[in-house]
Amino acid sequence: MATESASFPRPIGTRQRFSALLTATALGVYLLLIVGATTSLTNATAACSTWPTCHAPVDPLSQTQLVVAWGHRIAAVVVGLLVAATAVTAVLGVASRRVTAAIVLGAVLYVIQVGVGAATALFGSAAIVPGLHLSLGLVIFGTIVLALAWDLEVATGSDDDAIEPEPLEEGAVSEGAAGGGRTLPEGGLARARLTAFAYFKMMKPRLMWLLCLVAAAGMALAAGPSLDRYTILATLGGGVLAIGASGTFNHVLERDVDRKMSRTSDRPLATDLIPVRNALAFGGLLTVASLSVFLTINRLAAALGLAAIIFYSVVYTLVLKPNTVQNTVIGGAAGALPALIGWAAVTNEIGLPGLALAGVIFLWTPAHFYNLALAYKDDYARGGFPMMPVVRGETETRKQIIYYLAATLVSTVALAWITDLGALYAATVAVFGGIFLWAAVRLHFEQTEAAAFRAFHASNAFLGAVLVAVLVDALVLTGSLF
Ligand code: HEM
Ligand SMILES: CC(C)=CCC/C(C)=C/CC/C(C)=C/COP(=O)(O)OP(=O)(O)O
Repeated sequence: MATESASFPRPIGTRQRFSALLTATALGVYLLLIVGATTSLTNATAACSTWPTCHAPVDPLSQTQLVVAWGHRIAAVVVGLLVAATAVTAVLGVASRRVTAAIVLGAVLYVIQVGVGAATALFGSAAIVPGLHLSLGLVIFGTIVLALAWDLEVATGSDDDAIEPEPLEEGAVSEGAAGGGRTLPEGGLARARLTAFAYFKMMKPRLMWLLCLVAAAGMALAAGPSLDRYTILATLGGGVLAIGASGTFNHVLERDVDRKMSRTSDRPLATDLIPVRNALAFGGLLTVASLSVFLTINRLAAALGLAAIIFYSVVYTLVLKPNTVQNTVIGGAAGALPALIGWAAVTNEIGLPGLALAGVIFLWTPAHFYNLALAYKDDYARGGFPMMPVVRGETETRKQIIYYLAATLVSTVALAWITDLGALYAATVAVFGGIFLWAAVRLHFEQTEAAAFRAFHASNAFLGAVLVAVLVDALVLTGSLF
């Protein structure tokens, strides 16, 4: 894959400074989108109907709306200056041609956006095309993020970092892999403890907290403060059992290839600690238990639970993962299903807010996993998996992380728009989105395993914090501005 790096040399200090300016501009536009959405959701424009300035309304209840509206206008001025500074710097020759073109387009649209904003304030949003201001804001964010991704590619990329995945050979075990059997300790208690821990590990417990938060957020959006304790317990219980079942099937189906990868070579089935038959029985038992629990809530939740188990164990593990570079993107649907399960557990239907939450998880998944795929690139190549950094190279993978991260940020704005989330949610996505973007940009310049893990942890912290904000907003703060 060709980059423009050869034809566009730039001293390293200038590169980093321009990329930093562009990152700040992208973050600023994102922040403005969030503040803008909050302004609209809180009907703050009503308290501030002159332009460019407005004054304190007589009604003291409108004071907070005034603060929000003023916050939006001040942020618009500051971000406008950032966009202008980025455009001027790019035009002066610091950036490549397509990066400059994207930024200039963003700057021109920004000027138009100021006009649309003024019209909205003076004549009310009904007087212009509904949603125009928000849509234009999203397009501006898109142009700046594209410019950022392309600029980082030019500044930090190289052309030849893809490798051939090793062909899958039945029974081949790599050096250092622990396959070939592990002996259990003699003592009865020690043996039982090791076996129990091995079964526990097959359930992939490290993923559970975040997937449970996803389902909990789905329930909270559907029910608000009236969410009852049984629905919470049964949904999370059924969810944990479903994740355990699919994790177990995943261990069974990947046991041969797990032996070839150093990250997975000590898994209970790769080391023959647990016989395949027992693991299958355990997975089957967990599936039945999970569906039985879901059925006590409603049939739709149970059907979605079964779909998640089948999708992750069969469609992702058997079909997508070994065969297509888009395995992570399409496979993200499995992780997004708990959002719909949570929503369906409360409403017995599939609704738009549940779908919007699922959309956030779906878009977040590549930005989450591609960091690990970078860190374990050689391992995945040894396993014969066509993961993004193996097949398309590290430069392309880092660029795609920025694309999916930006799409995730946009989806969090859409979720707020659809579900009426408040200022706490807005502040959380802005802060943790900023940290996530900063980690992804640093990954471009550092290109180390530590930088990849930093971005991976930032992705988990981002989703965790956003989901907690959704929970607090929907369960505790409903109806209040915050
Ligand atoms: C195609 C989709 C996904 C892939 C390929 C993927 C891959 C991975 C891998 C390989 C690990 C390391 C596991 C380990 O070493 O034990 C991991 C960790 C993790 N994943 Fe994902 N993941 C995906 C989707 C998700 C989703 C949807 C969630 C939750 C919403 C999630 C949450 C987590 C968490 C919480 C960890 C553990 C982090 C830690 O140990 O600090 N993942 N993921
Ligand atoms: C409710 C329910 C059943 C949800 C299941 C969805 C689920 C477990 C989604 C997470 C997907 C995931 C963690 C894949 C791990 O990758 P991998 O399997 O490629 O990782 P590995 O290389 O560690 O095996």
